Amino acid sequence: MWRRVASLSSSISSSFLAQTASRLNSWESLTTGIAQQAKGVIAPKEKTPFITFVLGGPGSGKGTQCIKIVETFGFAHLSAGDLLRREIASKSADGAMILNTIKEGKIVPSQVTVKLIQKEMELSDNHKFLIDGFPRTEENRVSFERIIGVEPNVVLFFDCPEEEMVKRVLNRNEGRVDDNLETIKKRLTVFQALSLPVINYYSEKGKLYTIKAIGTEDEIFEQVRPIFAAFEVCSVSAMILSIQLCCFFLLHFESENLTTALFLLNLFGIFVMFLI
Ligand SMILES: Nc1ncnc2c1ncn2[C@@H]1O[C@H](COP(=O)(O)OP(=O)(O)O)[C@@H](O)[C@H]1O
Ligand SMILES: Nc1ccn([C@@H]2O[C@H](COP(=O)(O)OP(=O)(O)O)[C@@H](O)[C@H]2O)c(=O)n1
Ligand SMILES: [Mg+2]
Repeated sequence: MWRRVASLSSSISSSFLAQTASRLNSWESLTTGIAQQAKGVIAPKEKTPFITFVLGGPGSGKGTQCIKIVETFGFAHLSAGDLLRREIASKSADGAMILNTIKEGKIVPSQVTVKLIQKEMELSDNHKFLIDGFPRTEENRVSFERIIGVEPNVVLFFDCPEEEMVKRVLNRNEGRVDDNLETIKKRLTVFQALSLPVINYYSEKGKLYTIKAIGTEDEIFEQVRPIFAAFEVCSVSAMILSIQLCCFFLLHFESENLTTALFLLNLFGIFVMFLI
């Protein structure tokens, strides 16, 4: 169901109303998710998904920051690299091909990765997703939009100097087949050639939040926190405003003209959302 809701909203995204509706959806889906999580209620699939893509070079700290975002804002963390490594471990039909691709620092065919992400999204009770290490190419991006039918609400880019990324990857110590100097050099070339255009694409769309990924993990998270906090504040303010207006209209029209009152309220709500 959320797929239908999302594709409907993306098909009208060029209009003023669609932009406003998309903001409404983003805020609404972010806040209700937080409220429901606090109550321990499972979010129904009908909710519009709130999607964050987490991009950056190898070793820029994507996975590390995702853990902090999950702890603070209650997202489901889907790491494309982890899903691919799980395929290798499960010895699935694509396992050998994925292993060779990762060893070479190349990009696995988009259809394979998107299907794995899609499966995880469908299995999840959450509707707020952090998709880590994806999309890494234009082909990844287009494939996600075609198969999943949604665009991201937020795109984070962890911007880190190459020297620092190399140092971190070589110290990662997770036994990964690609954490060696030879593969990392290839991965950095792939990042420059194929991933930077995706980052530029989202920058032009006004969805990109660039984080300076140097400093301690906590210092970096202090740049990330306000991004999601702002979405929360917007939605909470809008909710309070709506309740206040509702009371005002109900009193003013003494419930006789409830339909008109609610119509006016909705119009005003949309106007306020656009201003915010
Ligand atoms: N701010 C930081 N300073 C130093 N080391 C870090 C920092 N953030 C992450 N690391 C370490 O760098 C390595 C790569 O981080 P990771 O989150 O796996 O990056 P990515 O997912 O972008 O490849 C890990 O060993 C991690 O513990
Ligand atoms: N969208 C993606 C993500 C990862 N991958 C593969 O998986 C490898 C490891 O990805 P990762 O996200 O775990 O790597 P880090 O940036 O976390 O070091 C990449 O170098 C690619 O070979 C891919 O092909 N397509
Ligand atoms: Mg990672």
